[in-house]
Amino acid sequence: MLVPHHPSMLIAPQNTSAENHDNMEGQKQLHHFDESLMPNQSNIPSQFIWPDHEKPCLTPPELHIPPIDLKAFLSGDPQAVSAICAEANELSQKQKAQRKIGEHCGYANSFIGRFSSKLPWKETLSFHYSADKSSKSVEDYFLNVMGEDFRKFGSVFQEYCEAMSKLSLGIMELLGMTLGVGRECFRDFFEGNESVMRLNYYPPCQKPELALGTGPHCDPTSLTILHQDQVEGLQVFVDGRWYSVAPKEDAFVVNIGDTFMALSNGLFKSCMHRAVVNNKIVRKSLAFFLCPNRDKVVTPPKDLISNENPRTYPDFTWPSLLEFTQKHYRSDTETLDAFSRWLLEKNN
Ligand SMILES: C=C1C[C@]23C[C@H]1CC[C@H]2[C@]1(C)CCC[C@@](C)(C(=O)O)[C@H]1[C@@H]3C(=O)O
Ligand SMILES: O=C(O)CCC(=O)C(=O)O
Ligand SMILES: [Fe+2]
Repeated sequence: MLVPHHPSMLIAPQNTSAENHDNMEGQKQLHHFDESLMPNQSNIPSQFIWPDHEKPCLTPPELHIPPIDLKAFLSGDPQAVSAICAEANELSQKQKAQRKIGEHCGYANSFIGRFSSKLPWKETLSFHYSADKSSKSVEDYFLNVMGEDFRKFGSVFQEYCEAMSKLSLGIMELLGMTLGVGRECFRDFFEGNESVMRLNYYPPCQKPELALGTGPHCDPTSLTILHQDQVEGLQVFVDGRWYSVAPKEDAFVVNIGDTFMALSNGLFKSCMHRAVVNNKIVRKSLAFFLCPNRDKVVTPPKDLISNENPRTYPDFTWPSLLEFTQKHYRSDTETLDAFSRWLLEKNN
């Protein structure tokens, strides 16, 4: 199901770059934050409380999105994959995959040590997927990092990511046809994708009206295929207001990210969204982030550039945008504009 893009989603920045910069911690050591204490606290630590203008509305209207049946592309079963998520919840196991400063893969909780305020109320596990047929990067990651006990987990996620990659390429064919640049144009661009898979785990929060599971942002990646479990939480910003995107058991939410917005020369808009939490039940989501491989230069097809629609963003590679989001700028709703300025300053 495609979340429709509306130009109005590109709205006034939530963070000025100065505020964003303040929000990024320096190269401090990671402080372990014992999330097991969290659900029992009546108040929550101040670092998790968001400013008034970003506090969530917990009862927004639902956005009715027309589901698009893409059964022919699906081969993995997200329900089985989502059920396995609960197994990986032992603290000791998490520490094996502890995410290191500056890296975007591994296990992260609360993001203490990475950001100084507006901490997301979640734990995440992120890992690479390589579409290179000779690679089983996901299986290898779990076996090498998490050990033999996670062999099954790794093979299920390897299969899931392969299905997501295949689905993504099918969607890229649809997008190429929609923009009139042909079925192969974007499909070829993402054929050898080097993507990111992320498991989001949102513990119950005693003050859900003050916190956010994931703050307002546009994904800096190209395309996101999101599977929500049956707990509401995803919200999207459309025509000046927030709407909930209700979970649908047999469907994914698919949204455009910043990199594809640049690739389409701004004709498709990356979608502003966030995830709210609740005070009763754990919420989980699986996000597959499609990314071009490191050698691809993100530059729009010539047919998408005209006097009426001149170049919107400079050429860049995904690794440079990824580094920007990991070391210099916390992804928000202005990431691509801030990145463009950063690139121009760096090159002048
Ligand atoms: C490349 C990525 C960076 C983030 C994970 C993927 C795509 C989405 C990005 C993110 C979720 C956007 C909101 C802020 C963020 C810090 C988060 O809440 O996790 C972002 C991820 C990240 O930088 O780790
Ligand atoms: O958990 C969700 O519903 C959304 C998470 C998200 O936006 C992300 O991980 O980029
Ligand atoms: Fe997102």
